[in-house]
Amino acid sequence: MRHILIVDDEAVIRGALRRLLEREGYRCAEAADLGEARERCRDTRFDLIVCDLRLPDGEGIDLLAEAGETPVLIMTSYASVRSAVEAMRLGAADYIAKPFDHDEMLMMVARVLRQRGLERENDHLRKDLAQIYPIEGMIGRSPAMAKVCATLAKVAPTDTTVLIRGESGTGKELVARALHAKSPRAGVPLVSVNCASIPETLLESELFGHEKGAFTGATSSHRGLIEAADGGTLFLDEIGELTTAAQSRLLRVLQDGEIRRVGATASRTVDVRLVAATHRDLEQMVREGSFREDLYYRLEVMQIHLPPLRERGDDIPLLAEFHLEQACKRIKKPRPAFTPEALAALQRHRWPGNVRELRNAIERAVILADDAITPELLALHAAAGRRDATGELSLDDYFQRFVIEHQGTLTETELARRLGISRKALWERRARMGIPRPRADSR
Ligand SMILES: Nc1ncnc2c1ncn2[C@@H]1O[C@H](COP(=O)(O)OP(=O)(O)OP(=O)(O)O)[C@@H](O)[C@H]1O
Repeated sequence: MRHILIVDDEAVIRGALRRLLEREGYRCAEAADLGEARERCRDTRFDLIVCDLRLPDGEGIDLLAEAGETPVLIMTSYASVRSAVEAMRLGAADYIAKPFDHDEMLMMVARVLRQRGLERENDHLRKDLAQIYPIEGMIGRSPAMAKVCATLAKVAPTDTTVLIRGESGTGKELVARALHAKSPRAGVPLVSVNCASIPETLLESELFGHEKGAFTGATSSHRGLIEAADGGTLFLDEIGELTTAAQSRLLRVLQDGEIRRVGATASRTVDVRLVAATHRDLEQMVREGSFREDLYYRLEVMQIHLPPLRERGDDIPLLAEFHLEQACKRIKKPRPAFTPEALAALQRHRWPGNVRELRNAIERAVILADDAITPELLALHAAAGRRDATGELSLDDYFQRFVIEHQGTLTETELARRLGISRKALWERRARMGIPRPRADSR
């Protein structure tokens, strides 16, 4: 029961207010002046103090210090509304002019109590969230994710090169952003480059820049992305896709802090912290000779492994709730609930596209849902990857999986390019395999 202290020197007003509030289910205590009020505050923690502005031994606002976190509602006569406004500036929760009618007083009391309750709840939530999820937007309490967070917290403030490994959609970019955000370089931009999205022929000049006349079409000199990250962090996603020539240039940047633009004779100094990511087996690439061993050794010193979602068990419902809330905010829809069957389906699914697949499935379901998210709306069966007897995905399965995972976020041209086929071939294979295309308006 909410406990309210009424402070007024007029016994009639105190009594009337007490009866009014008690009828509404509040518990009340009374004080006739500041001295008595202070005494009561020492013994009891009230939920609200309703206090007259003018009291025989001082002003109601003098009680604010003793009140601490307890909200104070000031009562005042019309003549002194200005002082009441001043009282609010000093920290009173609100004021009400005397004489007030009963409904007005009850509404005001309820509003102040509700507001203070919400503030406390938010404070607790913020504290809880900061304790549970030390990295903003990164959800997960499984032991594997706790390890990721612990490593992240330790390496973020340093300049060490970090290699983030994990399947597609496990959150590698999210970790790269967190590494930057929690580093002393946070004030300088993070330059994020997906090496797989730049055609091989342009890769070197895009990353390292070029001088005028370095190649046909180089009509002016051009600063590369690495120079653009000077003083900040460079995130190279899909580092396994770098050409051997680009790998050599990158090694030089890491070893000597020097960059040479394509076609330049002299080097420039740059200060970048490298965060790289890959889902490829770099060790195998080193053995095959497609990835430089010396570059590999520079990268592997500090690694963060992101586990696939299917190995994070208990994180799935947490992530589902988080992305449900985010999707509703984005789409501006009231939050539907998961049916128990939908939650079970989420737990059972293999998640070949990891958190990205989960996020997309939920967003799609939110768009379609009325008041509940059912397994049908999640449509998870379509994305399940089948494996052959050796546990490897067949090429067709890989194709299907890749298209389903990425078609919501990539353009058709980009999708075809990442698969290494023409748009026409993409269209034909999709039709042959019966993979539905997302509607243009759900992109
Ligand atoms: N732990 C997490 N908590 C909340 N959201 C997450 C988490 N991990 C990933 N996500 C979300 O999943 C999506 C994919 O994450 P991200 O782009 O970081 O993956 P990735 O591993 O870099 O993928 P790719 O290898 O395909 O580039 C993003 O929307 C991201 O916000």
